[in-house]
Amino acid sequence: MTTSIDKRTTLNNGVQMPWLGLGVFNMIAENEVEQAVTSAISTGYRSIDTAASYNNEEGVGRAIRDCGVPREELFITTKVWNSDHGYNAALTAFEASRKRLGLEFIDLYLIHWPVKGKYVETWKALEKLYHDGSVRAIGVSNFQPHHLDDILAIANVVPMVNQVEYHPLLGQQALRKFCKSHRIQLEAWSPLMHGRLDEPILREIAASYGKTPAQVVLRWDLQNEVVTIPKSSNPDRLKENADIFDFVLSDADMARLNAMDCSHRFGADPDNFNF
Ligand SMILES: NC(=O)C1=CN([C@@H]2O[C@H](COP(=O)(O)OP(=O)(O)OC[C@H]3O[C@@H](n4cnc5c(N)ncnc54)[C@H](OP(=O)(O)O)[C@@H]3O)[C@@H](O)[C@H]2O)C=CC1
Ligand SMILES: O=C(O)C(=O)[C@@H](O)[C@H](O)C(=O)CO
Repeated sequence: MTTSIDKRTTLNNGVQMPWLGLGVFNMIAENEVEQAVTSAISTGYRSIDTAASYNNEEGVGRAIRDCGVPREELFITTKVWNSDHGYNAALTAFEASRKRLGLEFIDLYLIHWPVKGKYVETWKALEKLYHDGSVRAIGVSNFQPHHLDDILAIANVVPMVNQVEYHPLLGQQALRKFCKSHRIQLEAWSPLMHGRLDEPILREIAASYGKTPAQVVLRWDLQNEVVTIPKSSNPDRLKENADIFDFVLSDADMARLNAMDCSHRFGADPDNFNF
């Protein structure tokens, strides 16, 4: 059964991915991830974004096995970490993630960061997983256009998704245009700027719709055709973050939000990271 918040985008291979998902980075307290995923799914979320490096794939797996929603309705993303690049290492890392999650297949498998000199070979491993049917879609994360060019030069499969830092202070105009031209779906990480939502413009726009700043930012993602995966361990905020399908930001408000872009990153720069 689909839920009213389970609106989906169609990826370049025809797979449908929810526009809204739950991010589970930093959910490492005992039972935290199980409780958040259970609460999210009962609220209507169908997409969960984890990663090998989040050290919580087992908890995600337990929650989705116990949630009572058929597996085929759920969309589970995980990622190959930086120390597991390379063809064989990535295949081994995938099997470890699949085992920890306790799943037969993963919906979306991403290269977490473009580790210099390694990501092209790793992409070949993801293509094998895709051709084998172990994953329904493959993609990348934190890739700039020049990293994507390297992949596209050798790819048999064009990445379906690029998950990057994206919020009103980091509008990623050039990358959005690039991804759109290659039919690569952009996905926003840290969409809520880690909860730093106390901006006068956000408060003002939110008040005019009877919504919260978080809801305005997440709605802005959707209207810019960017998949979004806010993190919350709080059941009330999980509901709040999902309540974004019943209003539409005007063109003028979209323009005001777009104009907040000042290329500000809260996270690491994909061209200069060291982990
Ligand atoms: N591919 C990559 O390299 C990266 C991917 N990610 C993915 O993106 C997801 C989201 O990004 P993340 O960095 O976690 O940060 P977010 O931008 O989603 O912000 C999460 C923070 O905002 C708070 N919050 C949630 N909802 C609200 C609300 N309605 N009002 C006020 N505060 C709120 C949360 O607190 P509380 O839990 O208490 O509600 C938490 O402190 C991650 O969980 C992960 O899945 C993140 C970083 C990098
Ligand atoms: O959350 C993620 O997905 C990330 O890649 C980063 O937060 C990264 O793991 C990090 O913070 C390393 O210090």
